[in-house]
Amino acid sequence: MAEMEGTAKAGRPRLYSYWRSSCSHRARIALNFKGVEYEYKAVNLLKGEQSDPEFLKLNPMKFVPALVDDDAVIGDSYAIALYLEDKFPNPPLLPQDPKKKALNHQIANIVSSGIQPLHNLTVLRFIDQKIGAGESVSWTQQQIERGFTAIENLIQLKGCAGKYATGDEVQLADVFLAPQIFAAIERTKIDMSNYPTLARLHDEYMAHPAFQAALPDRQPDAPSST
Ligand SMILES: N[C@@H](CCC(=O)N[C@@H](CS)C(=O)NCC(=O)O)C(=O)O
Repeated sequence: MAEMEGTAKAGRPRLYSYWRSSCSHRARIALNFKGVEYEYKAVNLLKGEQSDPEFLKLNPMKFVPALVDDDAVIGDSYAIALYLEDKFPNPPLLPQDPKKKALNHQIANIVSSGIQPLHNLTVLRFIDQKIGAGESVSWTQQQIERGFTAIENLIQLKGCAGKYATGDEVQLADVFLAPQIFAAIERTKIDMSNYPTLARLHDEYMAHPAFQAALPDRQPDAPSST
């Protein structure tokens, strides 16, 4: 891992990220969407760099991402997104309307609390070691399918989708949905025909420049770019 000074160069935040991490992917989308230029610091999860004592000062949970912005150190993608929203209000990620705002938090939370933590690297390693080699694959599929069913139904029930998940503007829900859908398709090979709204949103995300620049294989630590 590259050196880890405590503070980022003034005016330019530093993102600690792993190319394949969906949580890092969220932070990259939020930064790109807000038009914030940032320095990329790779943390190799497969080499265990998230446990480096220096990195623990940035994220005591031993997780990526972490954002260092002057003397602000933020070790969670949700907190990073809200920090960016406060510091760079335009373009907004959260709507003014309380109901729509709550819906954005609900969808983002389903991803960040109800799907991703259940198939985190730590969890998958535990399942493969304690339950059986390869068992983590069907576990991951189940967790994603359960969450996607909930989000697909929720979006349809609320009738809120426009071009993006909660309307015609990119919002917080999209920042969380895009990496989860991308990973589900590319890595877990989820059949998206069961989730027509999410499948359509995926196409929109893949066409949006801020989302394109945040894609895993476009990152400096992606194997294809080294
Ligand atoms: N709630 C945290 C979760 C972060 C997280 O789970 N990061 C994963 C990558 S997506 C990680 O660093 N995993 C490393 C590990 O499990 O050892 C966030 O949203 O930032």
